[in-house]
Amino acid sequence: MMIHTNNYILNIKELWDDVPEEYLSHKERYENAIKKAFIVLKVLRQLHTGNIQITDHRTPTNVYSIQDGIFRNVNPLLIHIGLFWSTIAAQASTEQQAEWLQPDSSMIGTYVQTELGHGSFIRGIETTATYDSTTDEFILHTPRLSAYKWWPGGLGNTANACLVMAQLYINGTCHGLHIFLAQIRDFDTHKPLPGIKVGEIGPKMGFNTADNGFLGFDNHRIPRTNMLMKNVQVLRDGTYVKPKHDKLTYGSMLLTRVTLISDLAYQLSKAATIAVRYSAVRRQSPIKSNEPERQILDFVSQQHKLFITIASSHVYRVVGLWMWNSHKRVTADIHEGNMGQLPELHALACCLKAISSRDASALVEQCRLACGGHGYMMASNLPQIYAYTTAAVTYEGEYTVLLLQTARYLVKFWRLAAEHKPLPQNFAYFEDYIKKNFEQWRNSPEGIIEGFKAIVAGKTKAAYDTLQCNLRNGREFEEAWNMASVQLTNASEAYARSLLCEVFWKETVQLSTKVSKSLAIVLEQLAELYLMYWALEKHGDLLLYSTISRNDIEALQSRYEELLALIRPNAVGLVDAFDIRDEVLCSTLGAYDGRVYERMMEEASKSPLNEDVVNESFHKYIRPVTMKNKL
Ligand SMILES: CCCCCCCC/C=C\CCC/C=C/C(=O)SCCNC(=O)CCNC(=O)[C@H](O)C(C)(C)COP(=O)(O)OP(=O)(O)OC[C@H]1O[C@@H](n2cnc3c(N)ncnc32)[C@H](O)[C@@H]1OP(=O)(O)O
Ligand SMILES: Cc1cc2nc3c(=O)[nH]c(=O)nc-3n(C[C@H](O)[C@H](O)[C@H](O)COP(=O)(O)OP(=O)(O)OC[C@H]3O[C@@H](n4cnc5c(N)ncnc54)[C@H](O)[C@@H]3O)c2cc1C
Repeated sequence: MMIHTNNYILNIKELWDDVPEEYLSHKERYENAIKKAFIVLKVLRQLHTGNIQITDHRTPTNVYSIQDGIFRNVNPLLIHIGLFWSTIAAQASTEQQAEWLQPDSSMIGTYVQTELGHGSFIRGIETTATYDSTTDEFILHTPRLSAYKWWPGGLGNTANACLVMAQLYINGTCHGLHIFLAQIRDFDTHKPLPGIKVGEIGPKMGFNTADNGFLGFDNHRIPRTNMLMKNVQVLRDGTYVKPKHDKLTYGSMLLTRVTLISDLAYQLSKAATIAVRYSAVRRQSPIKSNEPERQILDFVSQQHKLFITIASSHVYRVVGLWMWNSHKRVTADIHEGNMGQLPELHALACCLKAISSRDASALVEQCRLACGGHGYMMASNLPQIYAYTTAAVTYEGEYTVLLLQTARYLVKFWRLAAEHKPLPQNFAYFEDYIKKNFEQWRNSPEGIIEGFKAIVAGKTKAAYDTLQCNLRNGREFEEAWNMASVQLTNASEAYARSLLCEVFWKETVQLSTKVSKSLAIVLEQLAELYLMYWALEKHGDLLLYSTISRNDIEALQSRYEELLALIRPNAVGLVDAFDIRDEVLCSTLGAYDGRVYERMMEEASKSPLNEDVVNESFHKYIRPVTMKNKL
């Protein structure tokens, strides 16, 4: 059947709420979301099997992104779709994939790694998988409370299977973390299997439609063949066949970190659309006292808050795609047995995931603030976008922890530079910095990119020197590292920013040659604005590490303000170009027709507190007091 998927989904009545979900209880929210999740899953399966086909060229992203409107929060099957299947596809052997990746599979799965006691430091995970060669099984066990799995999305009530990360033991030897497929609930009754203790962890700041859960195993047995065996194997006699690289097991985290960059770009474009459209509708204060009130988008300080959000959304879209392509390339190499590019990909994914999530949540909050009091309404959808976005700073590798991973990579190259050993081309600037080959400052995008590289070099040097000093003072390496960790994370952050600026600028210049002249001008303005914004934010660092002068900074400021004025006439067009439907934006402030106040009043009328003219609490609590006082 040929269908237009967007319209098809939009016309499925059960997917769209009459009562806004904020008014539902914790339990009702889940039940409402899971009903919708299985309708969406059915559509995805029909798409997969070809029973329905796409007539809309943008649909693959739309099926995913339209979910934001359907759930307003998050699809409880997100981890099933996004992590469970993709991990099997990436880490299971061909035979396992043939068995498990059936489109009509009964398995609803999740990715179970984090424990009550350990999230970031996964080597500390305590769940064990002990091989029993007499029965050809692994015994999954939770030795103590801190080893209980905690957090996985969909685990609380929905999943009947999971991929669990556990320490592998064979004949008393620990071989570290491995991934196992475990059934946890009966496929028919959905009751937890014997030896499984599973439940939901309770309300959170966001993600309240995803039933995040806990899980404990009491000597739960699974077949040996349920260990994911593409890269590593345990043979029938208990022989352990090592992987080609001991971090291949962490591949799902790497892939999700890469994917997240694009997802965050999308969240940013939603927030920008709401705040810019609202700012075009909202009038507050005249600029000159004898004039009518102006659109708040005309205030330059408002443009400063919002245009960087538009630009950042483009940055993360471009860089997300760039990383996606790198991931594809490196995965193909790994397939051929070449692990050489994996450390670089990991280092890039870590710092870019960290900075994209931090930027996105800060900018979404900035958009909310830019909408004044109305941005604080749930009906603006900005609080929900914030709650969703800020979670990404923590999950899939916590911010600081990931920056410290990238710092290991930077320090390695600084050590090479300090020892005058050959460096790869992309770190040649470390050598220039050491030799004081400083370029004369140029107030241009290219100049700013060079300036950011000088900051990376300067901050890596400072962190490295502190590390060396701590070592000379007799500290052990790990302790010396911890003492230098503030400087190390600063170096990583600078590295991420320099990559963002360089990739975005180069890709924009290239893209500009392929589009109309008028579009190219706007795209370059946005890219330049992004670079100028961050040069001004980091002008202190530029003064410390590059050859910029006070006059240069003043010139940058003028150019930045000029760019705000140049972008202003296109601001609404730029967010319209994100092409996000009203049903997905779910915002009284950001709808395409600009009927902000009418929509706010319509939404308010849905409040259960407006159902009765006089609420019964008046008779119970208020009247007895107020009437008594009257007497
Ligand atoms: C349709 C798809 C839609 C998807 C859309 C996405 C939206 C998703 C929305 C919501 C989903 C929420 C789901 C959340 C899920 C989770 O949170 S799952 C749990 C995630 N947990 C983590 O990320 C834990 C973070 N910790 C770690 O990753 C590790 O502990 C560590 C910090 C990396 C350290 O590991 P370890 O202690 O084992 O490492 P060390 O011994 O210190 O060695 C470090 C060296 O290993 C190299 N390394 C580390 N990781 C990797 C890797 N992944 N690949 C390659 N190399 C790696 C590292 O570079 C060090 O190398 P060096 O020694 O040479 O320096
Ligand atoms: C919404 C949401 C969904 C999630 N979904 C899943 C899921 O589906 N599956 C799953 O397995 N997990 C999931 N998680 C768990 C998530 O992966 C962890 O919360 C995350 O990895 C951080 O670990 P933690 O909570 O133990 O934080 P901690 O590691 O305890 O961090 C606390 C603080 O300690 C600091 N810290 C920790 N280690 C270091 C260090 N070495 N150096 C410096 N500072 C350090 C951190 O910077 C942070 O400030 C989810 C979490 C959230 C919030």
